[in-house]
Amino acid sequence: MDAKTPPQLKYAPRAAERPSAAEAEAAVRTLIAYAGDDPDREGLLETPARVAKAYREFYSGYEEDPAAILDRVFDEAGGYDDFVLLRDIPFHSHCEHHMVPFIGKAHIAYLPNGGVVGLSKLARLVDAYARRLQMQERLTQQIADAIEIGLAPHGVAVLIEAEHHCVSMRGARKSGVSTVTTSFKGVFKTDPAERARFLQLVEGRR
Ligand SMILES: Nc1nc2c(ncn2[C@@H]2O[C@H](COP(=O)(O)OP(=O)(O)OP(=O)(O)O)[C@@H](O)[C@H]2O)c(=O)[nH]1
Ligand SMILES: [Zn+2]
Repeated sequence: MDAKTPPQLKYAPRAAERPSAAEAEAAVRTLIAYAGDDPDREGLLETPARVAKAYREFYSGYEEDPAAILDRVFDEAGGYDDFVLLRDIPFHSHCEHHMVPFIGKAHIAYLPNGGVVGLSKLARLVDAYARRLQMQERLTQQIADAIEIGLAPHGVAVLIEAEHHCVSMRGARKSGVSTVTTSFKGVFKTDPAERARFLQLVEGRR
């Protein structure tokens, strides 16, 4: 990656080359045995192939180009001059430390600078970054950066709340802990009233 590479792509490394499905399945067999079960028993015979296939779905974000998701901007928004907020965008990700799910919701607002983007594209953007090995902080930052670069809006606000299964199922074993991360850019960073209005709209309905 050189200095000209857009920041959102710097945040999106891909493996130079992937192992084959057969190699991935062999690795899953090893993990089944490591868990203490017999990969040759009938109920588990097809599991390595299923897991390898599921991996392509869990980690499909590596196939996505966030810049391409936001490249269609609608210029005709009828003079709309307030922020656009998508609340409660559900996502499933995997923590890069344990490869265990963290599951939650993203709330995204941006103040358009002329053009607006199709609403579904913001939800797709969340998945493009969530369906990778992630940290919640980085996921939050990447979404905000991609919107800032892709739409050049007057401001961006991203709030993510999630439960990390590596904290609930193992390790500390604390269920129901919600981790909240935020990224504010432009007016949401400089204007406390705009930030407060965003937070009120996100929080006020719980
Ligand atoms: N900051 C941050 N930490 C995370 C995230 N997902 C998982 N973690 C934490 O990453 C840390 C990894 O800590 P280590 O001490 O290297 O690993 P560990 O021995 O498995 O840690 P424990 O989970 O405390 O048992 C743990 O504290 C996890 O809770 C995330 O998205 N952001
Ligand atoms: Zn973890």
